[in-house]
Amino acid sequence: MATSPETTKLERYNSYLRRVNNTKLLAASSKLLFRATLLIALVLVFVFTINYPPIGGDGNFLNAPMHTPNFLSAAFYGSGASWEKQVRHSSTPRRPNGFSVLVTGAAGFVGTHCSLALKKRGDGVLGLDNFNSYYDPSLKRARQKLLSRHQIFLVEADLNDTPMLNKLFDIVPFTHVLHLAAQAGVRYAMQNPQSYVASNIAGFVNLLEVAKAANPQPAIVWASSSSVYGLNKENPFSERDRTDQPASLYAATKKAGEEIAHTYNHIYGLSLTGLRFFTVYGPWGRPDMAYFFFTKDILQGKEISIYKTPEGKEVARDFTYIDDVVKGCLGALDTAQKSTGSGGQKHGPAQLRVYNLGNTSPVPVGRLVSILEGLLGVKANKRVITMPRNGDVPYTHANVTLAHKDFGYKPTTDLAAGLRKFVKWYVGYYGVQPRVKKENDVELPAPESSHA
Ligand SMILES: O=C(O)[C@H]1O[C@H](OP(=O)(O)OP(=O)(O)OC[C@H]2O[C@@H](n3ccc(=O)[nH]c3=O)[C@H](O)[C@@H]2O)[C@H](O)[C@@H](O)[C@H]1O
Repeated sequence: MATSPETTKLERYNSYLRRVNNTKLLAASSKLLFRATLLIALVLVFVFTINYPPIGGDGNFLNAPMHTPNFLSAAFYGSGASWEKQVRHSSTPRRPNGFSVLVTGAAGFVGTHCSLALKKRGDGVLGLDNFNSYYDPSLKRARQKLLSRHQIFLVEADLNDTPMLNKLFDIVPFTHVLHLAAQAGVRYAMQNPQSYVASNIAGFVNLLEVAKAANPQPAIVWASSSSVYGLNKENPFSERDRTDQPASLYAATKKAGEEIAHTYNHIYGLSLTGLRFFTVYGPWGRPDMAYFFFTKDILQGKEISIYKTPEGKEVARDFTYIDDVVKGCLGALDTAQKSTGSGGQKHGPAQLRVYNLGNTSPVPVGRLVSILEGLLGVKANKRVITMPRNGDVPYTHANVTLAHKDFGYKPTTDLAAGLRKFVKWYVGYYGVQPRVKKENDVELPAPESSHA
C-alpha cells in the first residue's frame, strides 16, 4: 500500500506519543516502586529499632540491650535443611541412654567447658548463645571454634527469641537444658540494670515457657549464684540460710530466678535444679572478673585496686575452679529427675533443688594477687581501697554438704593450682611472655585440661 507523506508524519507522531506514554508509565511505576521500597525500609527500621536499639540511653555501647532482633531470628538463621541437619547431628547422643542437652550460654566460660565435657562422654549437645558485647566477643568466637572442633554446633540467638526456641524444641526432643546464659557481673548491674532484667528474668521466663510447653518437657539445670546470700551473716553459707537480702541487682535477679523456678515447678511439673556458683575461675574465663583483669593489668604495669571492707578487713572469696564446677553441673544433670508434665500440663509433683557449688575455702583478694605476682614474675602496682558501694559483699564461703550427699560433689583444686592453669592458658592465648623465675617455683605446668 502506498503511503503519503501525511500518513508517514501521522505514524511518526503516533509512535512519538506512544514513546512519551511509555516513558511516563515507566516513571510512574518507578516512583511507585521507590515509594514502596521506602515504606518497607521504614517499617524494617522501625521494627529493628524496637527490637535492637543501637546504643544504651547514656550513649554507651556496652549499655545497649544485647540480643539478636526477634524478627530476624528463625526466618533468617534457623532455616534450611543443612541448618536442621547440624542441629540434629549436634544434639544426638553417641552413648546408650545418653542425654540430648540444650546448653544456653554455650560460648560463655562455664558453658563452653560443660559442653565439651558432655560431648566427651557421649551426650548430644546443642549450644545457644547471643554473642553479646558485655565482654570481648572475639573470646566467645574463639570458644565457638573450640566447640566446633568437637562437633558442637552453636545456634546464634537470644533467650528472648521465642520462634527460635520453639523451632529448636520442635526439631529436637531435648532430655535436658543446661541453662547458663545470663547477664553476669555484680558491679556492672549499676551501669546497665535493664540487661539483667532482660536476660536473667525475661529470658529465663521465656525459656521456661517454651520448655513447659514442650513434649517431652526437659529437666532443667541452671546457674544461680552465691550472690543470693547477700548480707547473710552465717558462715559458711548453707542452702538453708536466708537469701532475701541481695546486695546487688544481679543477686536480686538470680534470687528472682529461684522463685520463678519454684513457680514453673509447681504449676507445670518442670524438674528444676539451681546451682549457686561461687566465683568460678579458670582457662577461657571471663575478662570482667578480677583474677582475669588483674592478670592483664599486672602484665601491663597498670595499677590494680584491692578492696577492703569499711571496717578495714580483707575482702575474701570462695574462688572455685572451673573443672570442679563442671563436675558439679554434670552431677546435677545426672541426678535430675524427669519433668512430670507435658505440653503445658502437670501430671504430678516434680523435683525442685538448689545447691551450692563452691570451693569451701575462702581466700583474701590480696592473696589472689600475690599468687598471680608469683606466677607472672611481675610485681603488681597495688592500691588498697575501701570497697565502693557497688553491690559487692565482703566474703563468700560455701557449705557443699548437700551437693556432696546428692551427687558426690567434691572440689579438688586450690586457688594456687587453679590460677597456675589459668595463667598457662592466658599467656598462650594472648601470646604473652611471663617473666617467670625458676627459683621461685613458679614454672608453669604442662597443659592438663582437655579443653584448652
Ligand atoms: O559468685 C558469684 O555468684 C559471682 O562471682 C563473681 O563475682 P565476684 O565474686 O564479685 O567476682 P569478681 O568480680 O571477680 O571479684 C572477685 C573479688 O575481687 C574483688 N575486687 C574486684 C574488683 C576490683 O577492682 N578489686 C577487687 O578487690 C571483689 O570485691 C571480690 O571480692 C562473678 O563475677 C559473678 O558473675 C557471680 O557469678
